[in-house]
Amino acid sequence: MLRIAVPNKGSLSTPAAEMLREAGYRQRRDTRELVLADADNDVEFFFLRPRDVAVYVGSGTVDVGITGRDLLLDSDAGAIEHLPLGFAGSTFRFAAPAGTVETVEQIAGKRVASSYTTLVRAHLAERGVEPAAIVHLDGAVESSVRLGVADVIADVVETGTTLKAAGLDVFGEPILRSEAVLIRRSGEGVPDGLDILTRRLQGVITAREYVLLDYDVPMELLDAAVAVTPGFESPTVSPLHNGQSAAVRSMVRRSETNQVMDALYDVGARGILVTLIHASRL
Ligand SMILES: Nc1ncnc2c1ncn2[C@@H]1O[C@H](COP(=O)(O)OP(=O)(O)OP(=O)(O)O)[C@@H](O)[C@H]1O
Ligand SMILES: O=P(O)(O)OC[C@H]1O[C@H](OP(=O)(O)OP(=O)(O)O)[C@H](O)[C@@H]1O
Ligand SMILES: [Mg+2]
Repeated sequence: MLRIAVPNKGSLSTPAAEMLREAGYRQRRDTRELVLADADNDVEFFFLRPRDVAVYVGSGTVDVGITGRDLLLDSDAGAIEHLPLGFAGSTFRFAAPAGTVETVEQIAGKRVASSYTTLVRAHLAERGVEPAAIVHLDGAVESSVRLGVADVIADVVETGTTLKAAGLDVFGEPILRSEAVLIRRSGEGVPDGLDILTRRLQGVITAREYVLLDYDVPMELLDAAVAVTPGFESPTVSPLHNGQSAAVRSMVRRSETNQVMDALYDVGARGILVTLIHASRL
């Protein structure tokens, strides 16, 4: 039975449970449940703090887990990224009051607050920058400058709303780009059952990222239309009964749907229809 660690709280917990449910797994009904066996799918879920997931996976007490790339890198656990999951995207960045600190080099001699101190220490050491102190805080890091325990922060930024409210501006390049990831123990063979979990999650990711596009196009314009929608391997082309046109079906990136439909229309395709994909195995 594959043992899977899943965040029990925080930003990752609801979207992780949704993805697993879409992938056909049972999920808990009560947020206080700590363990859930899904015998039909031969897996067992352990609901753990997101920061602890990498620790359990690294120690081998669970086989795989869902966490954030930033949390994995901050953990120093013996675990590696197996599959990026495409949700909970964020950047991890330095910020300071406008006009005070504008480059990473200027952090030298300053106090940096973060919940990800291992990551920050490694990042600054790589660049040869020596801060006065690295202050570990559990959360609400944005308040630390105003409250006088730090001069600079390093924190998760998604929309930037929290930083703005605290009067802080980002500076320097992002320390990293994070998202939810499936992790497994490093240096070990791949645990039994991970191939099925991976295919199922990949299936959900594809269903979320792509749509199916159907259209009709006169035979003489078929090559031009297919060039717009090359699909993964090659689109399906079926002759229409009138003998003069073809029906084409292809997968298209959801984010590009409207540009592709405009381009197809310009080429001469008509009857362009978009269908959401419910599930997939590629
Ligand atoms: N606003 C956000 N947008 C996207 N991802 C986020 C956001 N806030 C936190 N994360 C991600 O969530 C993970 C952090 O887990 P954590 O449990 O700290 O979430 P949280 O929402 O901060 O929960 P808590 O309420 O316990 O602080 C990291 O991978 C981080 O990148
Ligand atoms: O750029 P934004 O869209 O504003 O999102 C980023 C904020 O979200 C998270 O905070 P959270 O709500 O988890 O609080 P915390 O700092 O106590 O963890 C993160 O730590 C940032 O503070
Ligand atoms: Mg948080």
